[in-house]
Amino acid sequence: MTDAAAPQSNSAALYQQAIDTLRRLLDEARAAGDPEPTAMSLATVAANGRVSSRIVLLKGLGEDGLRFFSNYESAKAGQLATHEQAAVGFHWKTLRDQVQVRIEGQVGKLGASDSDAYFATRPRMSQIGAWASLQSQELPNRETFDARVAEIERRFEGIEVTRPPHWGGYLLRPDLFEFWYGANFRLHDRQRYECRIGVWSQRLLYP
Ligand SMILES: Cc1cc2nc3c(=O)[nH]c(=O)nc-3n(C[C@H](O)[C@H](O)[C@H](O)COP(=O)(O)O)c2cc1C
Repeated sequence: MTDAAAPQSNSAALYQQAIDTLRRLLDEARAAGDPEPTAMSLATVAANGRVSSRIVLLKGLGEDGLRFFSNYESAKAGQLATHEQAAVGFHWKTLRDQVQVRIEGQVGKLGASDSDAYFATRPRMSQIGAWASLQSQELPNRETFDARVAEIERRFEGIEVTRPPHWGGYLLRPDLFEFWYGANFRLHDRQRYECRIGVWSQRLLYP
């Protein structure tokens, strides 16, 4: 049921194992019929220490970490600009006996070319929405938003929708992974991978 352990001494191999495990679980969750396998809760911290969490979609998993996209003027963006530490959580209800993955790390903005490349793959109406939404700001009424959408549609009529400067990607560079595999009678299996002073280690935790 659990994934095989790597030699404790090999820090790079442990990190690779954690990334590979996440990638495999995402594939498995998709195959197990999860309607939104890449949905993850993202927790961020405000300047006053208040914590917020919301769902975002994982849009890329590379050797360097997890990529997601958002509005750079949103509440989460302000929090990430103040505290780059963040935590994400996945929960796949239809996978095995349920699986949870927790990841923590530092978040930074992706480069403009990475954001441009992803933006170009989005459906046109999502591109329009990225321009029209002042994400996290107060909206007086729905008509105001509809009018902004219509105005943006007119502005880009017949031409490609370019990426708004206030919209782009983030990269979460993990320093902690925890894989939680559900088991009968709450005798779950928890595997933690953690990077301390640049060295990855792996241990089990009581459930
Ligand atoms: C399934 C799902 C997927 C979402 N994906 C994203 C996403 O990829 N990026 C994003 O900015 N918001 C996404 N949202 C909306 C966020 O949950 C949130 O409402 C929005 O980003 C504003 O958050 P903030 O005010 O804390 O910045 C998603 C919501 C749901 C329910």
